[in-house]
Amino acid sequence: MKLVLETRNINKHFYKPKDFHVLKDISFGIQPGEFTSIVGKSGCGKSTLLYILSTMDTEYTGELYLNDQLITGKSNEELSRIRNRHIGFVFQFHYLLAEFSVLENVMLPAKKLAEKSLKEIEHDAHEKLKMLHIGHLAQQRASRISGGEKQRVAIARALINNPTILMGDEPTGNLDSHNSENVFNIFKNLAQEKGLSLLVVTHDNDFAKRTDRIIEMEDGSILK
Ligand SMILES: Nc1ncnc2c1ncn2[C@@H]1O[C@H](COP(=O)(O)OP(=O)(O)OP(=O)(O)O)[C@@H](O)[C@H]1O
Repeated sequence: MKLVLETRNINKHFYKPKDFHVLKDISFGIQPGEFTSIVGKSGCGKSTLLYILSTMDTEYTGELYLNDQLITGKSNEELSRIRNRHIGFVFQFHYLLAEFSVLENVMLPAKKLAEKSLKEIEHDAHEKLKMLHIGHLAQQRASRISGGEKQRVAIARALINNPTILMGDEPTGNLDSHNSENVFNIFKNLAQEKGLSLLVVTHDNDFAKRTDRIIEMEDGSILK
């Protein structure tokens, strides 16, 4: 089956304050519709890896492919476009623009991509909000909604360009158990119903245990 994301022998060093081999021969593939979690002790290299997979860090050796396309070696301009087009990202903190409405926040990545008219983008944004059961919040200011709602808006924003993969760095790290459960169910549903691939770094074992696959890291390597 065609892989959505693939890494081949990714290695990374930090050279300051001294040489530190932080990622060691990382090779794995993600299939369409697969919901994967990355776990491991603090400092094992999870965030460093995710930063590379999301194309934001280009300082590594080895190869990264997205939809069979070699990403490694592309210019920053190309990477920015590929990222916006194919990768959705949800962080521990939502990073919404507080003074903008929920709807405007969700529309932003699509405006940046500029492949659709404003009217279409607005329509798509309403659809995503409805899908996440927060359609009624569209005109609210982002600063005026609860933490759980903000994270759902952040998910809607990550989905606006219909990415092939959604990546999360501790997306439930700042949420209570009820809202964490909500986010887990949204992700599970996106994988099962929409065939979206999800790759989530998490410290939450209950969350990880229920994903399709766990990638466990230790000292910069994947445990077999
Ligand atoms: N810019 C940097 N320069 C040098 N070392 C770094 C740098 N960034 C991270 N490190 C080190 O690389 C290692 C891996 O860090 P990383 O943040 O990827 O771990 P992690 O598994 O995501 O940890 P956590 O679960 O605590 O977020 C750690 O030992 C960290 O101190």
